[in-house]
Amino acid sequence: MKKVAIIYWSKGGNVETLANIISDKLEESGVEVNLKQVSDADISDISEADAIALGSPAMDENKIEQNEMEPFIDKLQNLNMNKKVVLFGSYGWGQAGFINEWEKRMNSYGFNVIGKLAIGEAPDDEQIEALKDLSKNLINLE
Ligand SMILES: Cc1cc2nc3c(=O)[nH]c(=O)nc-3n(C[C@H](O)[C@H](O)[C@H](O)COP(=O)(O)O)c2cc1C
Repeated sequence: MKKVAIIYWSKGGNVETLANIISDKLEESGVEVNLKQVSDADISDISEADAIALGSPAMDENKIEQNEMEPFIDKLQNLNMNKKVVLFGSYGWGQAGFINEWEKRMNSYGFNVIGKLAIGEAPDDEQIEALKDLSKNLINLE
């Protein structure tokens, strides 16, 4: 069975909603999901997974969350894990730029970012479908 780790940071619940949508979609497709807040996660969650999804809001002047998500992502440097990654996030007044920066960074760490989606606050129906499509790409389902 394929295993996907979904690691996220969320305070207000918007990113958590996105994480749960991805988790539900993968589970209904028969994938083993390891869903964790980043404060409970460590590198083994990443190394044990076949593919990963990472989620953060835009915080601190349009960056990924800086106190917990940033140090976790920093630890992924130099691991050279060529795993498929989906990035997802939510922003308030900024734009989706933080996720483009995050994508460049993950690719420079050797990961293979196959999709990303940043949503203004909470998702609408169309964005929920787009997120489900991204999730399927993580495990190559039809
Ligand atoms: C302390 C704080 C800082 C924030 N900084 C930004 C920011 O720099 N740019 C932005 O677009 N949104 C910013 N936001 C808005 C959040 O990205 C947005 O509300 C997001 O949906 C929060 O995700 P969550 O509900 O999962 O915590 C900030 C929100 C908070 C509470």
